[in-house]
Amino acid sequence: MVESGPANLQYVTNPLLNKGTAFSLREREKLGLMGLLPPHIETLETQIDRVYAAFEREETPLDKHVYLRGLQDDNEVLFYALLVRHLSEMMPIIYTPIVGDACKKFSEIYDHPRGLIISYPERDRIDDILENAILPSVEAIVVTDGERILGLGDQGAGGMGIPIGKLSLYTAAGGISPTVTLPIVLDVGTNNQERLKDPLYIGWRHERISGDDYFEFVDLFVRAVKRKWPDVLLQFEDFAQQHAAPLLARYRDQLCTFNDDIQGTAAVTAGTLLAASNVTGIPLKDATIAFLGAGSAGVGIAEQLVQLMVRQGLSETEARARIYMVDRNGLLTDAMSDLLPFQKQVVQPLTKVGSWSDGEISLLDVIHRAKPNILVGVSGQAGLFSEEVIRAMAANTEHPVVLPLSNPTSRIEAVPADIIHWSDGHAMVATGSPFDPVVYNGKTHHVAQCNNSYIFPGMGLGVLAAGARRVTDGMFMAAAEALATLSPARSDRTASLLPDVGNIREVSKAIAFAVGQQAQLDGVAPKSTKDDLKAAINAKFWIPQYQEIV
Ligand SMILES: NC(=O)c1ccc[n+]([C@@H]2O[C@H](COP(=O)([O-])OP(=O)(O)OC[C@H]3O[C@@H](n4cnc5c(N)ncnc54)[C@H](O)[C@@H]3O)[C@@H](O)[C@H]2O)c1
Ligand SMILES: O=C(O)C[C@H](O)C(=O)O
Ligand SMILES: [Mg+2]
Repeated sequence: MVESGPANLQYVTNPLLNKGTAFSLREREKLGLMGLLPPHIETLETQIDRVYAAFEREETPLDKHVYLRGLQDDNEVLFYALLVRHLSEMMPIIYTPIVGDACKKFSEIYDHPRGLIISYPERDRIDDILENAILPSVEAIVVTDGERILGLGDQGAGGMGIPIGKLSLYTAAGGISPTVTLPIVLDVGTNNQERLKDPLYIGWRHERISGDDYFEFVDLFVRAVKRKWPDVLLQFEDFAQQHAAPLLARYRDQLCTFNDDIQGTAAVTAGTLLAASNVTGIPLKDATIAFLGAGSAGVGIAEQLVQLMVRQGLSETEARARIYMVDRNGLLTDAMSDLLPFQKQVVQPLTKVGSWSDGEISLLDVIHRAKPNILVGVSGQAGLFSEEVIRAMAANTEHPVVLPLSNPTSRIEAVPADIIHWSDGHAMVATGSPFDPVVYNGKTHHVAQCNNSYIFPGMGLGVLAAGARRVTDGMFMAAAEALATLSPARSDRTASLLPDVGNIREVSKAIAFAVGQQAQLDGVAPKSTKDDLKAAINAKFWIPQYQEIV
């Protein structure tokens, strides 16, 4: 991020130092900036007005994304000040869904280095590469290997858009200073032929490495990270399902790490469903839940719901009996021989469900026979919550709760307007990507964005402020429960199940507090009083404003 040249230049080329027209006269004189900047000295407020007008002039959402990313690479305080001021409007641009387009077109729109790209051929030099991260210290890393970018599949090195977007929310929503956040791509090749054929593709032009070579490479990376930043928080993001769960199992006791698609998604969904059960009056232990998609997200959510039902009094067996996971080959049963290890706990006994169909048991079979009142979509496939599925569900329950969580918008299982129409206005809906409210029969239904963005910024803040050494399941449960208590929905089924995105900074602080307390209870963070924990969170919470440099 710092460019070479005379020392004074860094103040206008390093986005962590640059203040542009807001450098004071004294700073301009001391830092050697006279003449480099126009004479009129501006406030951050005036600068925000200018960049907001420029943002508005950009025509397409991707153009707006490119503009904001450019601003981020130019002046981070200004970027975050703008973002915080217009969070609801800009979150969909820097994050889901538009970040999906940005990943697909990453090579085309590539402009500036940000973060680290660690390519497989450079595997013997990872320590040197980490030294090149030009940040005073690194406290939070988001890493991807680009293989399962949202529901868009393998984007190779273009997956870098995701760690950048996630870390932008660490700062804008979680108050973590951009001076300590580092996005990383592990570039192990790509099997995306379009990318490989693209003369502009920025990644390693090679098919993905796999098997032992893959796991050894990730191991080299994690060991290097532990050497360089032993206390860092390492978030794994958008890994394919054959890697996500094994990597989490391997590293969760070695360093402070979590997998956002498994654990963050589970917590936001558990929080949303706890909020929904306050409205429906049906406690989770009495719910029946069907999933479409038994991958990282689906099974992660299912396992957290099992834990929640057990807390509400069920045995684990009773809880598991209430969960139906439908994947490509139909309902997961104990007779299936090709399941991945992490899927084997979320099966139904064939003795119970075998008579439901002559062949594979479809989602519709499950809806007819199990009569779920909750339906979760994490398949990455558009349109699979058909009218027939939603009508069948609504026929069996007065209070259908439908969560089509696949991202980006193009991959959603059904759009909220359709679900609300097909259920005659009865369904409560929350989606992974943002949606406008739906008006049906004169009533406005607000659609919560059930996205792990409600969890990971607060998790990060809580971990760093509390000094946690590990991330426990209990901390995700605490995050889910804290989120549910902030839900604006009480008895009104048309209210949003989650707080407004515009309030996400306060949500993150509340989650950080719950997470920090739980970390202490779980023995992974030093004990402190509640007041001290609150004070630590507030002290950690970075506000985008200029500091006097001289
Ligand atoms: N809202 C959120 O916060 C959030 C969080 C994580 C993931 N997601 C979304 O969920 C989706 C899945 O993510 P993941 O990490 O679980 O991916 P994954 O690849 O691990 O799992 C997807 C699963 O869906 C299954 N599937 C594919 N086609 C299917 C079909 N026709 N019928 C039934 N199942 C089918 C696959 O076999 C796979 O098991 C993605 O679109 C992702 O964007 C959303
Ligand atoms: O990135 C998101 O919007 C949520 C989630 O992590 C996903 O992979 O879809
Ligand atoms: Mg993800």
